[in-house]
Amino acid sequence: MFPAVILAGGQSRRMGQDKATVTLAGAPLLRHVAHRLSGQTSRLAINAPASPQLDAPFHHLPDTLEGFLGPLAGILAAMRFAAHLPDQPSHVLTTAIDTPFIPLDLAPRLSGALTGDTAISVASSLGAMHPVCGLWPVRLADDLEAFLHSPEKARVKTFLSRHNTAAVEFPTLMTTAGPLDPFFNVNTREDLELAERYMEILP
Ligand SMILES: Nc1nc2c(ncn2[C@@H]2O[C@H](COP(=O)(O)OP(=O)(O)OP(=O)(O)O)[C@@H](O)[C@H]2O)c(=O)[nH]1
Repeated sequence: MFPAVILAGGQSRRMGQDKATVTLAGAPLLRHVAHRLSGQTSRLAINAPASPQLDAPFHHLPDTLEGFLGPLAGILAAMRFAAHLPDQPSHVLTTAIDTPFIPLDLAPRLSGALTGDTAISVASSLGAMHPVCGLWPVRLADDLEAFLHSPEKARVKTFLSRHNTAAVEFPTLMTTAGPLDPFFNVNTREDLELAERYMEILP
């Protein structure tokens, strides 16, 4: 199993409130993501500017570069974190704090795609790639840091295009009211209301 880092380092402009403090069905968003990752990772950390105030503490990783440089800055912090772990994992899993329905087989299916020359494995659903949800080789940390200092720095897809990347398609979740995208994103208050309803129809 690989270590995992939940990315919560953005500005949450559309939500108007730090997503690390948003509650869904009575629990912090972070707890939903952590719950769905449990059993899939060797250890779990959260990437955010400040350590979230939660009842049980999470290992907290701030960005290693200054400023809001986008999700790749969090992915770099995740790679640097993994590089210092005693078991020296080859890859680190990242996922976003705002996807509370991520697949329960995310890590094994992403890792199954790491064959041959494939360096990075990212999730996809309904034909759309979710580039912040992926398995990243720890050895690419220096390359990613150099990329973050280049003019193209913010675009995850540009970084992916420079490396052999597999996109792993995940099926929709079956709910009592029909299919649900497992990568449904909670970006706005309206999304949060929808997510509350989805929580009720998940089997
Ligand atoms: N470390 C870090 N993570 C980021 C940054 N920007 C976005 N992310 C993370 O990337 C994922 C996708 O973020 P978005 O939804 O695009 O951005 P956001 O800042 O959360 O929200 P908006 O401000 O509404 O766009 C989330 O898990 C964010 O926490 C950043 O500058 N640094």
